[in-house]
Amino acid sequence: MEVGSELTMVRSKRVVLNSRTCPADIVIKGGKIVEILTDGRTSAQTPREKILDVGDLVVMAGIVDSHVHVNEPGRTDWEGYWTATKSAAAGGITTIVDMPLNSIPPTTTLENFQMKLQMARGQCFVDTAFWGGVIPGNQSALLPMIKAGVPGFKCFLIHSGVDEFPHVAEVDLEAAMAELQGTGCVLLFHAEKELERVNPPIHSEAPDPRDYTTFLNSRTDDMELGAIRIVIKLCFQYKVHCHIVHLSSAEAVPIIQEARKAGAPLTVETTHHYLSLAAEEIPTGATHYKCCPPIRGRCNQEKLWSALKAGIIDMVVSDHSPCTADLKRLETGDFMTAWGGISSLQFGLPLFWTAARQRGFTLHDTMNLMCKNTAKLCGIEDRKGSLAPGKDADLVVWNPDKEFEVKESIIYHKNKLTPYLGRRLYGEVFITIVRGNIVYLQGQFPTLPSGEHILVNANSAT
Ligand SMILES: NC(=O)NC(NC(N)=O)C(=O)[O-]
Ligand SMILES: [Zn+2]
Ligand SMILES: [Zn+2]
Repeated sequence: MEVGSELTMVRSKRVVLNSRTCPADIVIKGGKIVEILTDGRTSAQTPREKILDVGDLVVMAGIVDSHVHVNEPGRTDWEGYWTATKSAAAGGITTIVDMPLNSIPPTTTLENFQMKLQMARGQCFVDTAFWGGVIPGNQSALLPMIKAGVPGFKCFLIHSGVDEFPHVAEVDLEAAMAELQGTGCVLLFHAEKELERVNPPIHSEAPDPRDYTTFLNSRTDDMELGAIRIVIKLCFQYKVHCHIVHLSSAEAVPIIQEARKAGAPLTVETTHHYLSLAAEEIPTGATHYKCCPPIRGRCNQEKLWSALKAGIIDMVVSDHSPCTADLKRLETGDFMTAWGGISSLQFGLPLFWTAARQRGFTLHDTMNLMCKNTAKLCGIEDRKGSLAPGKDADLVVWNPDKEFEVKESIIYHKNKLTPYLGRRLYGEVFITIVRGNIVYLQGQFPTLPSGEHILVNANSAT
């Protein structure tokens, strides 16, 4: 079977289905799954030359990473579609959803969105969808962007890190949420807010900016809690689906749980960084670990895992937020002025699995947390996120028991500076298939990017 042509069947002894993991033949036609044959049933009419038999490698729905900052146009040297989607393909990620910021211009108007689409077309190795952005005063741009195909919007309750994407106050959110009512769209929140410090800590001398705790103490749990209380209030008030991105503080879990029990249309994600890294292990000056909200302590991390296990946290994403190496200020190690954002898109699946497998999570849980629930968040669950007839033939073929080392030579995203360099992870990805085509095969990229990977709304790809 020559690589790069559309497959007609993928066979494995370990296919992760909705209810079990078992031997199965996944029959593919026109980029869609047409049937999944289990219990020894076989399909006679499948042309033999395009059958991919992967033995006992695991076949799972392709990962849907709904939190990826591709900074093109405008900051393509931070990350662009070519390198971001190439690293996604190498990581078993078959769909990314691009955040509306750090590109210039940000995705805050219809024309800016259309410019983004133009830049992305022909550069994407995997399917790519796009979030719009809510900033002060752009409420009239929201419905036109929904019509043009964004599944929802992102906003910040604190400075976003880039001036061209200002954060919102409650009055701006009231205007935006009034526009979103009844659209079925989701509003994503970077939920941290500046708090009036009643008695600011008086330091005999300024704390050392190279010391990670200096940064950690500047982004406290109550900054997340304060922001999340606002999200919950507005969520009940407007009955718009609200989604808390990259939850770091486990102190917020009880109020999130209580709001959901009371019927708030509220979902929440955490990221691989908060599940795999802990404040205690971050060396002085190691600013490549800086992200906002910050990576907190081990005890907090264990509480996030418990919330994940309990289904209070719905999904796990990368929040891939790279920049050029100089902005990480490694030469000074100053956490307070370094860029906040971690580069890690390609390694989400092994990062999660390496820690999850020790905590009793199954392959099935992994599919729910990294594929199914993220697909649902961005309104593409009818096409992606699990294996079933009628869905896109988006598959990742991987070995959960194979350990490998994160080496610079295998990193495809622009900024190779990641806290995970040198780390040994379980869960090597071997093959990634998007709509029946092999886009990654053990270090090779057999099919070049194409325009049809642009997903501008749930039921079409241009
Ligand atoms: N402008 C950003 O990329 N910000 C991101 N930065 C992080 N997470 O440190 C984010 O998701 O807030
Ligand atoms: Zn954020
Ligand atoms: Zn982000």
